[in-house]
Order: sequence, then C-alpha cells, then structure tokens
Amino acid sequence: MTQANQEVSVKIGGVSRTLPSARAGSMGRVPLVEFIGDSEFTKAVAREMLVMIPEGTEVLLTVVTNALPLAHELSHLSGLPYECVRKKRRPYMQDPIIQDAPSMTLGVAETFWLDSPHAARLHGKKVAIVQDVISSGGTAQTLARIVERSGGTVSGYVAAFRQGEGALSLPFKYLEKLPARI
Ligand SMILES: O=P(O)(O)OC[C@H]1O[C@H](OP(=O)(O)OP(=O)(O)O)[C@H](O)[C@@H]1O
Repeated sequence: MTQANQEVSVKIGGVSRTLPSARAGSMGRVPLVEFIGDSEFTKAVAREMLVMIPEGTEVLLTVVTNALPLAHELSHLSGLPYECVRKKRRPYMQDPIIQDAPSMTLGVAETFWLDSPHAARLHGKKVAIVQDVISSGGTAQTLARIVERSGGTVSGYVAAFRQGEGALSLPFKYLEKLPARI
C-alpha cells in the first residue's frame, strides 16, 4: 500500500488500483475498496487470499454487498461452497436467522438475515468468514454468531484488507492494511 496526495494505491497479485475515496460523515475522508464491477482486481485478490483459508474449512460465509464477488471467486478457486448473509428481509425467506449487527464503522446499525435453507448448509460444518474489509470487527462478530446459531463452527476469519488501527478481538488474516482515513 502506498499513500500520497490523499490517494491510496494498492498492488495485489500483480494488479494495481488507486482506491477512490469519499467523505463518510464524522470519519472524514476514507479510501473505498470496490470489488463490485472490477472482476480483474477481485480475481487477483481472491488468488492471493486462497492460502489464507484455514485447513479443514468446509464452507465459506460472507455478507452482501461488496464482499460477495470476492467470496464467489474464492469459492470458484477453492472448490468450497459459499453462503451469503443478506441485509434485507426478502419475501421468500422461510424462518430466517435474524441477527442484529452492532453500529459499526460507519455508524449504521443493521440487521443480518440468513434464510433457513442456507443456514442448514452451515449445520455441523467448519465455516470460514470471508470479508472484503475488516474495520471494527462488528460484521465478523455478527457473522460468527450466525454460524453458531446455524449449528456450525467458525474455522477462521479472512479479509482482503484491514482498515484502521487497534487490536482486533478476532484472529483475522488479511492481505493489506489501509488507513482509516486519508
Ligand atoms: O469490521 P466492520 O467495522 O464491521 O466493517 C467492515 C464492513 O464494512 C463494510 O461494509 P459496508 O457496511 O460498507 O457494506 P457494503 O459491503 O454493503 O457496502 C465492509 O464491506 C465490511 O463488510
């Protein structure tokens, strides 16, 4: 990662990107990681993350939105199935697991939803949690709780980027650090 003139640049798996940035309320200006719409970068990052998937993992779990293409690509490369938690209730959901997510980095409290047929695919399985970015760790903790409630166990936590400083209570593996603000 390099930072100059309010721009953050990263090079992963031979693919370089200058990250766009945006004002995010009281957080000031933050660098944005965008996998949606960028298959070349997503594939390069997933290739590098492959070795971080803990041994024995049977299923990958992620949450919409930006991490979804990354998890899809990791699933393709690893041969492991993946499940994806939603942030909205859909009318077709049947007895979903509903888990409130704490107010996170951007200060937006959310509710996560995992439909029961998908939760059933985590039952009795070792599940690796996949994220695009880990910041406060709130998303990861919420996903871990959903794994527990589904009857699975968390095999580990992997993310492309760690944004910000400070200790994380979860044993995360990640590729690159990013500043919390620029
Ligand atoms: O470690 P945390 O503090 O929980 O923050 C990390 C989460 O924040 C971002 O998601 P965002 O809420 O922006 O959602 P999006 O992917 O739907 O844009 C990012 O994609 C992670 O999922």
